Amino acid sequence: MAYKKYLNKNFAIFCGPGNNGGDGLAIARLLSLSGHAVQVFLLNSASKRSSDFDINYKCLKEVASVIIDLKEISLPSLAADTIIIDAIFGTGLNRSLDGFSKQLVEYINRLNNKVVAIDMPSGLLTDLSSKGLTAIKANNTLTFQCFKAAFLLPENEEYFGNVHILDINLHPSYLNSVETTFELVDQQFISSIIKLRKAFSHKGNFGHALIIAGSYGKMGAAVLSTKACLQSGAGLVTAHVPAKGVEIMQISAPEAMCRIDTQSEIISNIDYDLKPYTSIGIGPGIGKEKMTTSFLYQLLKDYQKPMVIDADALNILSENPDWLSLLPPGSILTPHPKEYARLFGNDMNDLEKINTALQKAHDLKIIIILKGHHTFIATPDGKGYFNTTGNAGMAKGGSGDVLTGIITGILAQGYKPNEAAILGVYMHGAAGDNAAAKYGMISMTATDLIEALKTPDLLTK
Ligand SMILES: NC(=O)C1=CN([C@@H]2O[C@H](COP(=O)(O)OP(=O)(O)OC[C@H]3O[C@@H](n4cnc5c(N)ncnc54)[C@H](OP(=O)(O)O)[C@@H]3O)[C@@H](O)[C@H]2O)[C@@H](O)CC1
Ligand SMILES: Nc1ncnc2c1ncn2[C@@H]1O[C@H](COP(=O)(O)OP(=O)(O)O)[C@@H](O)[C@H]1O
Ligand SMILES: [K+]
Repeated sequence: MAYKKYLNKNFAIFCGPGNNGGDGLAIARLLSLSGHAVQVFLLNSASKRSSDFDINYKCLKEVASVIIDLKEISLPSLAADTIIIDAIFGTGLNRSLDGFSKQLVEYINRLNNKVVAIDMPSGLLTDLSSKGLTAIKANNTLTFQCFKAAFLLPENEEYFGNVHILDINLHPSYLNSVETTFELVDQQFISSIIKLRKAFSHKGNFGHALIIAGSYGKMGAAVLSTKACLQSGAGLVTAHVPAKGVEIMQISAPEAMCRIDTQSEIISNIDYDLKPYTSIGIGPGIGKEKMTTSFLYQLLKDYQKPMVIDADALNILSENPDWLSLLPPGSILTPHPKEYARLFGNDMNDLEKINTALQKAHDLKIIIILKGHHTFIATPDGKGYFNTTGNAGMAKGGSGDVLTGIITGILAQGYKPNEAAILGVYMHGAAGDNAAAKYGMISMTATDLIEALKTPDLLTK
């Protein structure tokens, strides 16, 4: 286990007056009993102490430990190899730190000692944004029972370090009774939505996806999304591309059929029946030429089934926000942070972004995928899902095009839009993790993501 390296060290345990402090006192007792040198520092111990704190304080007193009441003037000096345990505040913190507690946290952050936070780094708020606040910068956080949403937000990255979830045996009926807006998408969750391919099935059972993508100089985006779509289980895939892009597409993805635009370099028009297609993905590499923009408007007006909207299709939407109301219900938007800002506004902290996505998903009856580390999926029914797969090796051009192809391919097979979004994001990240394991995060490319989709246990490990 990662924290085995902390055995046989000296510990300085900082405890607040609540239950988090109580946890710190219990840790102090256990470490003392196992022969470690432990110093305990109490903060505000004269104020309202929780009963957990009192019980653990009494137990600790029976074990030989140094317990020091911290006063505002005396911040302790610690040996460089002492491990600091932060049990000052946990989930009960309901406002930003000030006064001595803020000073103490700033002091700990200035030290070079390793810090282990208990449940939450002190100062981090559970349900509110912590942007710009003072909080412990931990190397490791040992959190109880489940991930806290605060650990999934980019703006909190510098605080929690490596997060370890400790099972404290909370009763399943209690856990089930806790209402939560957010779900974590892990392998177990995915296994509840994945459909097995029946032995007697044929290609007609897995739908026909249409990818509308590419322009002169950006055929790569079209190829990446089409190839990813082919590897997401769809029965048939057609790519609608500008005339000049047909050869590129046919050579790169011979399994896909092509529809050829009347324009040579851009997408401008669809003059065939869209009924045979069971899903449409539009946007990668299409640019924002006038004809392409008008075409998107027409498509939004005419087409009634859910679509996957990405890249330039999103940028066109952000320049014509009235068109958002034309999106067919169940459509899936896949913005990266910049595209999201263009669509729904800048200057939001991470929680505001998430809440706005949930609100817009509800109002427009669509799914919004906020891409990033722990991609967030906002659904029309008010629930939000954080993905657990993926890595920084995916932070490269083309990764998003692959995601569009995957989700379009899954949607084509008859999955509900919510499921297609969740499953697609998970698969994409899982492929990213496989690619990173094979090629490393630095050198892996979007093409390697597609290659890595071809892993038998992609969705079961
Ligand atoms: N199932 C569970 O939940 C389990 C929970 N467990 C543990 O309990 C922890 C939660 O404990 P908790 O509720 O006692 O709150 P905690 O984080 O110790 O802090 C509360 C104290 O902080 C104070 N305070 C608040 N803001 C402040 C400020 N800015 N500056 C100064 N003070 C401030 C607040 O004072 P007040 O707001 O009342 O003035 C109160 O005194 C949780 O993280 C985990 O470790 C596990 O042991 C078992 C399972
Ligand atoms: N640090 C990261 N951790 C996990 N996934 C990431 C990370 N960085 C990027 N990704 C994923 O890679 C994809 C990048 O998409 P995007 O920026 O649209 O790429 P492009 O437009 O170049 O195709 C997203 O799905 C995103 O979630
Ligand atoms: K803490």
